[in-house]
Amino acid sequence: MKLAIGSDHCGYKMKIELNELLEELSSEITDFGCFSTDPVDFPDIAKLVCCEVKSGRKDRGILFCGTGVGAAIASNKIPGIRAAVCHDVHSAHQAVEHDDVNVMCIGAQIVGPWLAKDLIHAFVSATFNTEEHFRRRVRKLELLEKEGMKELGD
Ligand SMILES: O=C(CO)[C@H](O)[C@H](O)[C@H](O)COP(=O)(O)O
Repeated sequence: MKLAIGSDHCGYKMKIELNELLEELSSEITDFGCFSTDPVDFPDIAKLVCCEVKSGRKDRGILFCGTGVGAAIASNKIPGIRAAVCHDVHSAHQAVEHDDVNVMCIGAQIVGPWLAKDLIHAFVSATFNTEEHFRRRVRKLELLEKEGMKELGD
């Protein structure tokens, strides 16, 4: 699996700590920053990672920030990206299986490295379940992306 990874300053140390596992699980991996604990803004990194996934150059993305929340909010602004904060193993694989999540966000201030490793394993190993009801729901997510506000008159 081709992976795009990134972090802000709060997620930097965890990303580096998990580098060996990420390299092992990935056929091709690119780190889109940051590259130190100097403060950066998570939307800038999320944009780089998500553009790589959206373009198809990478299969999935993994982002680390303090809580995972900011990275997920930023990622979900990008059409074609379905991002989720995953802090339990069940969500990490079901997010892919049922919701075709393509970017997982981990909060380095919330989970430890051992759980983070399990989350990454679960996320990377999972595949989308193509049963019709799951595909229908993902199509509806895509519709929301395109037309979500129209019925509200915006
Ligand atoms: O979790 C985050 C956003 O959801 C960030 O990684 C930071 O933890 C948070 O925004 C705090 O930022 P600071 O620049 O370290 O004060």
